[in-house]
Amino acid sequence: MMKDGKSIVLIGMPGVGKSTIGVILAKEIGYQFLDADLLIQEQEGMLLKDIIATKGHDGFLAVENQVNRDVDAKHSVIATGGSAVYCEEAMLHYKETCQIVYLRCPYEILSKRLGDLKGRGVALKEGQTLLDLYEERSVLYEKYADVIIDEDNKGIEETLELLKEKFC
Ligand SMILES: Nc1ncnc2c1ncn2[C@@H]1O[C@H](COP(=O)(O)OP(=O)(O)O)[C@@H](O)[C@H]1O
Ligand SMILES: O=C(O)C1=C[C@@H](OP(=O)(O)O)[C@@H](O)[C@H](O)C1
Ligand SMILES: [Mg+2]
Repeated sequence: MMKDGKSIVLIGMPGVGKSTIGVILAKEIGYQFLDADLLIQEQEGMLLKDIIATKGHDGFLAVENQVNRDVDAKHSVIATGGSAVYCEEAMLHYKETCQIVYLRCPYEILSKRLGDLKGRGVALKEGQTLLDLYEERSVLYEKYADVIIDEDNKGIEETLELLKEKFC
């Protein structure tokens, strides 16, 4: 187990593997795992895509901000949703209490990995493309990150090894 018990918060674009890699990392370092997307769905009693459809982009972000801001967990790996980086209050809370890790994946790899964006419930504004979103968010992910892990062409196992090297 890690020494100081600080939780690890994973941030990054949808499809970088925050949820997939986060749960394995938690198991391997003896931490709990929390997925903020699941906390949001549980609280709202709706799927993410339905929350976005009914409350709109800003309404969804308000819920995402509140849920992440209220997370109070030690010894945990926390997978956030890709849009958590727009939630300033939540990000400042994580910055003060946790280690924030940006899983950075090149756009070209990510765009192949992501299929139907709407089906995934990505919080896109009207007329925004995936590239627009990538460029807008990259700055924010870098701003909040304590650690950046570059995925490049790495597989899940290789990225996991890099994370464990940092935190064990
Ligand atoms: N090298 C890789 N690293 C991370 N995920 C990968 C990789 N190659 C393929 N994938 C797939 O990409 C998807 C990542 O999805 P997910 O974990 O839900 O991401 P996020 O939570 O960041 O949106 C999974 O289906 C995973 O199996
Ligand atoms: O990036 C986004 O706009 C979103 C990403 C999703 O989470 P993942 O990053 O885990 O896919 C989820 O929070 C929501 O559908 C919005
Ligand atoms: Mg996820």
